[in-house]
Amino acid sequence: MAKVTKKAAPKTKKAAAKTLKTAKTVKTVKVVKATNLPVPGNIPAAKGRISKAVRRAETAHLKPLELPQDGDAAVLDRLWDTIEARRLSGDVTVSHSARLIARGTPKVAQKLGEEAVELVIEAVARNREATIAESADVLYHLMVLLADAGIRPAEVWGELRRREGISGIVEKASRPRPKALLAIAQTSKLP
Ligand SMILES: N=c1c2ncn([C@@H]3O[C@H](COP(=O)(O)OP(=O)(O)OP(=O)(O)O)[C@@H](O)[C@H]3O)c2ncn1[C@@H]1O[C@H](COP(=O)(O)O)[C@@H](O)[C@H]1O
Repeated sequence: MAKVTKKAAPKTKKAAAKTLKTAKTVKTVKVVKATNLPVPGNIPAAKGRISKAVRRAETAHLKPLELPQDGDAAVLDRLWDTIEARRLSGDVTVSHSARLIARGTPKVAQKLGEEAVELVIEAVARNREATIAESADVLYHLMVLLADAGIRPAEVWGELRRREGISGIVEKASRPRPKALLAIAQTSKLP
């Protein structure tokens, strides 16, 4: 990796040209470094230069649409509180949440499934804005499902906190593997 050091201003034309050449090299190194995002240890980093098209796509992909004011997930807690209040009011004339819950748990679950499929479609199509909008739909319908199930978001956050720091691969490997069942199903994979 090239080392960048600060130098005094060049005194001659030749020295200035040399400095310019060095600056160009430094610029190239910086660009490569900026795109060389950290990857987990077991995944080899991409070799060689990353093309402009890839860099442009990556920049567009990482650019936030609009960051929320409070910048955290407290909005989900507030959303659940509102939905729960609507559920308790049962006023299906003014509340979409109350109307949806009144249609029963299978309908509530079905709506979440539909929104999830729409999210998947947009994500696969790499439609960034639509992926954000569909994510919001999924989260809203997840909160409706939780309210309908009598589950507070804090219980889900607690489960996420419990899992913090536990690698998914390690957790999966630690699960009991009923060998006979796997042999009958002719698979080595558990759902
Ligand atoms: N975030 C949302 C939200 N996202 C989506 N939706 C509504 O979800 C509905 C989805 O429309 P669809 O046609 O997919 O579903 P549908 O009307 O049930 O149609 P079918 O199942 O009959 O096909 C639309 O009416 C959307 O407006 C939402 N409705 C409410 N909220 C939030 O929930 C709060 C409470 O809303 P109400 O319960 O309506 O007071 C609001 O203040 C918002 O913060």
